[in-house]
Amino acid sequence: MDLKIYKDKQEVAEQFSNYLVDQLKDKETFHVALSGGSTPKIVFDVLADNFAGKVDWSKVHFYWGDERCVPPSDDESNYKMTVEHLFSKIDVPEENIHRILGEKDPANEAMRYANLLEINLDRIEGVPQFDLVILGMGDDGHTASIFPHEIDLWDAKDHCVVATHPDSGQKRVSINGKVINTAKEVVFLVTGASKAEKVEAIVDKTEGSDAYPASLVNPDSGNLVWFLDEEAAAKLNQNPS
Ligand SMILES: O=C(O)[C@H](O)[C@@H](O)[C@H](O)[C@H](O)COP(=O)(O)O
Repeated sequence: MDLKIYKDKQEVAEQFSNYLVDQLKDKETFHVALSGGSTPKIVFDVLADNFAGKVDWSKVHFYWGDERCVPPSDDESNYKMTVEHLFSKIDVPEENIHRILGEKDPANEAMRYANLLEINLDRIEGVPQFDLVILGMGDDGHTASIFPHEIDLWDAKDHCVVATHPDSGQKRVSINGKVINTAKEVVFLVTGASKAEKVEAIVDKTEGSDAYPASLVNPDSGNLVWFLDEEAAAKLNQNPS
């Protein structure tokens, strides 16, 4: 596990954007699973502002680790957020954008998306392999849309699952833990003081931390990198400040 700690959310977004663009340089195609959340939003802004014309976006295929079961025009849609902050500002072929259809029946859509991943990506022991999975972490320790009250979905036999938000009851389609841990690389983007307690529990492996789905992220053979801001890293033992 590699921990990278930066001053604030903006610096996390800038550093991660540079990191991503660097990785794209020597690749012919690159399959990335995006995340919703507030930090990716800034990452998309930075990518659009700094790298719109500087990257061959046609070699990048975009997927999502999770999506809310709402139409693509809904403000809750992760796809909509990405269109507004990134796709509308870069030159990426429509056929490279593989969205989860939040407007469809969740169970059918989870099956369709799992099938699409199985067809489009290389597979390791049958599990689709992303080049990179970008994850956020909720204040409750959830990641993608695997929440603590449904932690069993992590090991679900289907590569995509239907999850339910614990408070709103909103349905979501999410990749499962096997797909996350089969990726060549997994990056957490976690910022803000409200995350500090869970970050400390997970990184320092404190007792009971295995109840948080984010603690189960442990790529089989790939890299795991945490991009944190100082607030999110404030309680870490490793953190000198
Ligand atoms: O669609 C979602 O809700 C996300 O994929 C979710 O897992 C998110 O990444 C975290 O809730 C962190 O969100 P923030 O970046 O806003 O803290």
